[in-house]
Amino acid sequence: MEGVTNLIPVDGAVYFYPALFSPEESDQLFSALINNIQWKQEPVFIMGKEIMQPRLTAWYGDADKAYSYTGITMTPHAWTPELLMIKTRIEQIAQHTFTSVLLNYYRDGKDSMGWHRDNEKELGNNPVIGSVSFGASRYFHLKHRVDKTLRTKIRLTHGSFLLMKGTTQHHWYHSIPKELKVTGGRINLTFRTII
Ligand SMILES: O=C(O)CCC(=O)C(=O)O
Ligand SMILES: [Fe+2]
Repeated sequence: MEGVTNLIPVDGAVYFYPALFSPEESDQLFSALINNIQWKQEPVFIMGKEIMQPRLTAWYGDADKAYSYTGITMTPHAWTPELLMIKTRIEQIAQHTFTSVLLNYYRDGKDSMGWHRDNEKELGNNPVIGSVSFGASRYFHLKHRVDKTLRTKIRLTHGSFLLMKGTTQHHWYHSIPKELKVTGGRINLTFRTII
């Protein structure tokens, strides 16, 4: 990512690469992922109440890297050829090896993801998170945990790559808010390394 600007002013590093995949490749990958990924709508427990997540998700990755999430241990599905191709491409840019990917499918602008940090302890202290997007563009918001004046947003476009590293997950929250004007679907893949 030499020569690419850090999108956050302090406490971490976020780099954006707008066209890691060509429009043609991105169209193909979007369709392949819609059809071949084992999408599910999972429940989460919020204040003792079961609610469905406002998007579909799936976990893929190395078989020996299970992931626990809100008390449930999830075994990943095995890598598919498309996922391995995407992983190889981003590993060259990030100069980092990933073990796992969380896929999110936002069916339209009513689907979303709330403020959070990717700070699960199996990701280690300063995780490298590689995020690839296909389909409808959506805003990715970042806000500093302490300094409320520090906020930014970036439009994650078809075929783009966002890389978060360093101390970002200690100090910055991120989210995908609803955008009711968006009618198309979007797929995001966040590649991670489970230690
Ligand atoms: O959809 C996105 O761009 C963000 C996904 C995300 O933050 C996550 O999976 O942890
Ligand atoms: Fe995240």
